[in-house]
Parts: sequence; structure tokens; C-alpha cells
Amino acid sequence: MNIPSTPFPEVPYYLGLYPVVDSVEWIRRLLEAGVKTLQLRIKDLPDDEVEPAIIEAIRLGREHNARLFINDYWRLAVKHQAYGIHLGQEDLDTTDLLAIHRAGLRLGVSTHDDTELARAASVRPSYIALGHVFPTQTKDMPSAPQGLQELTRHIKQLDGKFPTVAIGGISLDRVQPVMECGVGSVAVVSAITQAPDWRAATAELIKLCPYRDDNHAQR
Ligand SMILES: Cc1ncc(COP(=O)(O)OP(=O)(O)O)c(N)n1
Ligand SMILES: Cc1ncsc1CCOP(=O)(O)O
Ligand SMILES: [Mg+2]
Repeated sequence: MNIPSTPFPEVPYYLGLYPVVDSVEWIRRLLEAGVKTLQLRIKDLPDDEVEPAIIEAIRLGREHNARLFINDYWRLAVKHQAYGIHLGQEDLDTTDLLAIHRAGLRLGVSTHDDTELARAASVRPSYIALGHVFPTQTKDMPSAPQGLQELTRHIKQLDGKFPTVAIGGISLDRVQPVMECGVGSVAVVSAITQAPDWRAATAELIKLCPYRDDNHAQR
């Protein structure tokens, strides 16, 4: 892993609601619904097939003055100057972190345990994602859900040095207890995409997970 000599660019500690979705269609809908932090997560397609979606998502993100992260496709995200990139632990070994840093993109990194937390922190990313907090149907997870106690412990361990994002099984009724752990933001998939009324769910979630224009955790 090639670690840049300075941290990745800062993002607000309280990023607001952070939906993770798999199409430009969802990106457009959510931006129009007022979402300001979001991720395009398309899995396992060749670069040339996802490139048009990435270009359009980045364009929409800029048009709405939103923070759009691209999952996995870091070369395309750099090429088209996305706001940021989200990477998993295994991606850290195969990604040119120096290229992302040089291009001025923000970086989010997934973590699941203490070892991964230390490894993520060594990269000095823009935010650190913690999860999965609860059981999830959206992604096959090799580890057990960490739960609220472990989430709280990880947030304390980071000591406000990085903005944090909780992910995994966070339904509407679980957002408040998750926020009470001190996390900066909540990332959701099914709470929006599987909701009977996604507009109503998104509006509720935005209220429960406020954005603050501030780089620091409130103590
Ligand atoms: C905000 C956020 N947190 C975690 C993840 C998971 O990323 P990763 O570990 O790279 O797994 P995939 O999403 O690529 O399957 C995420 N995407 N976003
Ligand atoms: C992408 C990802 N990474 C960890 S859990 C997860 C899926 C979260 O989806 P949901 O909010 O539907 O549980
Ligand atoms: Mg990934």
C-alpha cells in the first residue's frame, strides 16, 4: 500500500444522510429529493460498461452541489473528477492511492474490526465507514454484525480524528440509536430502495441524519 504523505481532503464530520445506490436513475431521484451525500455502487461490470453511468452521476452530483462518491471504479472516478471514492479493505492493496490523492479526490474506506480500523486510519482518509452494524440482505458479509456497542467503541477509538459513516441493516427505526453512538453519518441501501414509499422514507431519513458544515465531531 502506497500511502500519501499528507491526509486526503477533509469532508464534514456530519455528512448527512448517505444513500448508496446502483443506478443513475436512483442518483437523479435522490438528488431531486434533496440528498447531498450519496454513492454510486455498481458491482462487477467492465469499466467501459459503467463509464457512461459514472460520467452522468458525476455531472448530476455537480449540478446539485452534492458530494458524490464512486464505489470501486477509482480510475474512472479520477478520470472524470468525482467528488470522492469509496474503497474496501481489499481494494487498498490494488489501488493507486497516490493517484487519487494527487487528483484531489476525497477517500472513504470500509472497516469491520480493530485491525481494519488501524489500517484505514494509516491512510488518513476523508472518512471511515464502520459496519456492518446490523444484519443486511444487501451484501454478503463474511463477518458478524458489529452491533451498537462495538460501533460506539470504534467511534471512541477514532477519537474524532476522522468523520465516520455507519452502514449495514440501518432501517428507519434504527437511525436514531445509531446516531446516538456518535457517528457522523448513516449510509443506507434498502431503507430507501426497498421502502414502500421511497420519497417519504428519504424525507424522514434526511431529518434524522442532519448535515453540519463542520469538520469536527460535537463533543
Ligand atoms: C459508505 C460505505 N461503507 C461501506 C461500503 C462497503 O464497501 P466495500 O467494502 O468496498 O464493499 P462493496 O460496497 O464494494 O461491495 C460502501 N460501499 N459504502
Ligand atoms: C454495501 C454494504 N457494505 C456493508 S453493509 C452494505 C449494504 C448495506 O445495505 P443495507 O442498508 O440495505 O443493509
Ligand atoms: Mg468496494
